[in-house]
Amino acid sequence: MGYLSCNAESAIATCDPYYWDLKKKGRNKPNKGVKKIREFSFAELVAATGGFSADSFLGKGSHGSVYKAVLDDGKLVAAVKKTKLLHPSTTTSFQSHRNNNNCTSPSENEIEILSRVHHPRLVNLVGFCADSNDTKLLVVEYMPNGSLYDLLHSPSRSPPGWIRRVRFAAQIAKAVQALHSANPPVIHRDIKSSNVLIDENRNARLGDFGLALRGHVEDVRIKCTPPAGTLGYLDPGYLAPGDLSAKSDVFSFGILLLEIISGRHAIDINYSPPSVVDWAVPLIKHGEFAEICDRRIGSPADPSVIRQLAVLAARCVRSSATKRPAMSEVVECLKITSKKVHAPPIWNSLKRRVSRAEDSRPLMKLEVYDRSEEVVKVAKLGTMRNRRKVSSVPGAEYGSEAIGLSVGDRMVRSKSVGYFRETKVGPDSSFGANRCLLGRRKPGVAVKMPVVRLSKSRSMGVLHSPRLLQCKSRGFVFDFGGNNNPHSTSTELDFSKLVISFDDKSENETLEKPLFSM
Ligand SMILES: Nc1ncnc2c1ncn2[C@@H]1O[C@H](COP(=O)(O)OP(=O)(O)OP(=O)(O)O)[C@@H](O)[C@H]1O
Repeated sequence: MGYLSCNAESAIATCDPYYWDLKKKGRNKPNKGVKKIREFSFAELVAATGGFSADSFLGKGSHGSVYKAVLDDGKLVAAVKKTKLLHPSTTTSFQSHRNNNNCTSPSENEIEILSRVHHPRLVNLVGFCADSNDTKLLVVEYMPNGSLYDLLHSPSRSPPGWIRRVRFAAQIAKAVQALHSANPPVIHRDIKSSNVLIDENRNARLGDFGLALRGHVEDVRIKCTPPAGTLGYLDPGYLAPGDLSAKSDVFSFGILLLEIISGRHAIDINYSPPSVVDWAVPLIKHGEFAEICDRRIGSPADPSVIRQLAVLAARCVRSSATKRPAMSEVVECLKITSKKVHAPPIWNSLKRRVSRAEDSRPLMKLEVYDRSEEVVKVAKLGTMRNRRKVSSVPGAEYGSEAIGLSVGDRMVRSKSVGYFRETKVGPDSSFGANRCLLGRRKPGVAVKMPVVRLSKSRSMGVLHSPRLLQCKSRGFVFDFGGNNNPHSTSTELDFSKLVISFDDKSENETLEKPLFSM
């Protein structure tokens, strides 16, 4: 790589032949997915980081420091990685061979790799600075929500729930798959939780390509690059350059998956054995899946979720590289797990959430609104302290405090919310838009009871209700997105359109995808 001594255009040409080809052909707009790599001046980056001030300091890694940079009059926020340049004269033989025979520093390597691959699950390259003397400045996308390592291990944060954990695992798997399926493939070699950063939409992105290698395993430069990685995540079979394959990344991903499941570090002397593999794999082999779950959150509601995750992780960390799955298979497995974790028995999920939020308080209230948005019914649904299912709570608890049910008003407790039917009675009950609000009761709300019946469903598939059913609690929004026909008395609402979002930002488990596919 010789881009440091070149002008911007030739730098891009060196870094990204595809982009250069497009330029030569006179196409101004490169294809979608090919991002133009910008060249920044040193002065520009000094100004954008307040002179690499302490205020803009984001963190320090083994290769240098990272700063937040505000560029383009505030339109672009990026992260600048500042690395001391390793001059060939001062480079040790290990360093000169660290990534490949031509690159002398991890940031050069990172530019070389990232200028060729772009993916929404990667921390992508924005640009670089070529005119600094002894430092290399790399400009990458800014990730405002820290790293997965922080999320999993910081005692001051509430640990992520299973939905988020599975989503992160699936996103990282996709990122690694994208690297492995590039042509030529990219092997990351440093997959670990501190290299997974969380973007503004709370999605996981894989970053830090300082050790990555691009090429086919039989390429000379890969064959001549000494093994590298992070202790605890490093494939034990990767002892010599010739041992490297994409399956080394699969091993590191397996360690990361075990870390995500258990919330413990890859190597932790507080456990016996300290290695997460030696600790978890025997438990997985004996089917003791609950034992490896992060104790702070317990097992997932659906036991098949932890079974699938654990078995997948155990397969990824097999000592024989050839027996490990390819990343494409890992992605497929995690897709299936994602669907399962998104569709737990709905009350179980609800119970866990509300019990966390409300703990020993009276749990929730059901409010039904009429077309004029007036509350026409408020029903208290009992407490979660005893962790009983809604179905098992005696009916008396509904009205004991919050409402007085009049004769003719019926509120039949359901064993699940899979089926929700409203029966229309009297002129007041032709609702235009009904909502169920699960939350704390507003004082002084006048309640008038329509007939609402919750009855047990055989499946979670269909919800009978008026046009729109939206359940809110402190922490929940259920939106079934039904039609809004005021003349319809019974509308089938599709659970495939059900979106549950949790207002609690610390948990932030907004389900972006439909819960159930029908
Ligand atoms: N794109 C980014 N956006 C926001 N913060 C970042 C970004 N890249 C890195 N950081 C922060 O800077 C810190 C240092 O990152 P860096 O990638 O240099 O090292 P690391 O991955 O923590 O360690 P190592 O270099 O040993 O792998 C990290 O803790 C991370 O929180």
